[in-house]
Amino acid sequence: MATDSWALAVDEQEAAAESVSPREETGRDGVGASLYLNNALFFTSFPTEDRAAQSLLNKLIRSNLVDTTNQVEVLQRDPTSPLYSVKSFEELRLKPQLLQGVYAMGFNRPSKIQENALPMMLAEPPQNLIAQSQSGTGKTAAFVLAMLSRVEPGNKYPQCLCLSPTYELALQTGKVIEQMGKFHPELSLAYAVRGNKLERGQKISEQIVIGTPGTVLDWCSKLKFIDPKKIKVFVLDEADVMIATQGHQDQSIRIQRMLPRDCQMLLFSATFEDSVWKFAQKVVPDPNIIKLKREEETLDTIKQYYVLCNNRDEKFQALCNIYGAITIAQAMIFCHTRKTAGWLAGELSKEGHQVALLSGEMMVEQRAAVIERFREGKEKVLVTTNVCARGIDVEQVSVVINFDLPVDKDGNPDNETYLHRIGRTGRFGKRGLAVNMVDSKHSMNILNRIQEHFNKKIEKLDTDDLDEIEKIAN
Ligand SMILES: Nc1ncnc2c1ncn2[C@@H]1O[C@H](COP(=O)(O)OP(=O)(O)OP(=O)(O)O)[C@@H](O)[C@H]1O
Repeated sequence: MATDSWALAVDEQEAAAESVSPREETGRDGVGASLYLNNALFFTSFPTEDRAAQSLLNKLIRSNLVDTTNQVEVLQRDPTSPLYSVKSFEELRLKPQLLQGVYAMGFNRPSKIQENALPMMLAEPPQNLIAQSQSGTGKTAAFVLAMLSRVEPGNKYPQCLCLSPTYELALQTGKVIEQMGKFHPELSLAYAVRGNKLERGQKISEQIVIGTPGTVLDWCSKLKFIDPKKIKVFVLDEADVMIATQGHQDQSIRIQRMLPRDCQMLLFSATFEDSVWKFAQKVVPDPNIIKLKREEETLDTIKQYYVLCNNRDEKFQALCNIYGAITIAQAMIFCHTRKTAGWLAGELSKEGHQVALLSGEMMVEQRAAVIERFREGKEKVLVTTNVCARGIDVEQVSVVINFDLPVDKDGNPDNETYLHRIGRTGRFGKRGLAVNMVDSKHSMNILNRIQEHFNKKIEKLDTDDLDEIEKIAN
């Protein structure tokens, strides 16, 4: 029976999601990681709008560097000192094992932000840095390289300290340290995260500590596992996510106050709103500043259509007609509610489509697994609610269907979400197709306002006319 096959598909998806195991590969090859945790902790459920969850999802599903044509903006603390930028990793005179680690990760040349940030971070005497660029542009790799360059493996105590907003994000960064430090067998890494219990009075011998602010603060002060006076590099990662969590800002500042004056302070953020900037100035004295603008999304390369319907069933029929007339490699379909998304996924599945459903109650790792399968082409249609997919880049999808138009909580058009759903950046300038389903006077009004906002015409499409649909594919 068709419903059974849908149920089966869901089971399969969930099984695939479950097979994503917590990242606890400790002590592989080089850097040994001391991680004393239980698996249950990994599968924490996030509120869907949580920035930390979004950030983690993007990290998990990203396979490549986000490249950009925008220029980096550099503000030097000492404007008279020469500004260095590098076009190759060799120019940085890294330790051979480290260079080997960089190349083993498949990095051929520094990313845009790394070109400027790396020489600054590796300069002598050490300089402080505040850097902002969108997620995926190579910030993590940059500060990991800086930490690994400065650490002295022979000294068996913590010398580099990195703060992350959550346990899961700390693990992700830890993985990068392990990979890049692979050819440094004498280096090791400790995770200062909840659940990682050490015996009182113990001192840590790992040279790099990565953790969340609360635990790191305890380890530095109350428990004295770390001597903060011996820290040479202090990294504050994902500052924007950090300050969104109650208490993290104060804890980070208290940790920073314990560090020696000549400790190098580095702060990274994907966004730079006022609050982040204020925080950054408190924790990073005399900083150099590097900013890389986000590539703007545009609707210029997108063909936009709308379809007039009377109700949900007609919208579904219109969708089937579109599928019947044109070949769609992969599509993303957005619904307003979880209920509609579930219903639609079921109906499409009955029609024989291979459907992936992103649902609000899924845990972040499960969501990542669903997106991963979709990206690999195992499913051809991804049905989701906006809350679920917010901030996730699945740029290669050429067809986007707004089964429901994006509205904010007051029912007004959500232009930003509309642009993010269907817009493309210069890099992915491929033509795309967006179809909006309109099922009431109210939604027609929303559509008109979106059209006015972007000053871009959204053409009407008659989905009962197969010839007309075929034309939109050309
Ligand atoms: N120079 C490089 N060449 C090729 N790939 C790179 C380079 N630097 C980083 N990468 C890869 O690009 C992806 C994004 O890098 P990274 O995680 O450092 O970015 P980020 O700005 O810290 O983003 P996020 O905060 O989301 O992690 C990763 O898969 C990383 O391995």
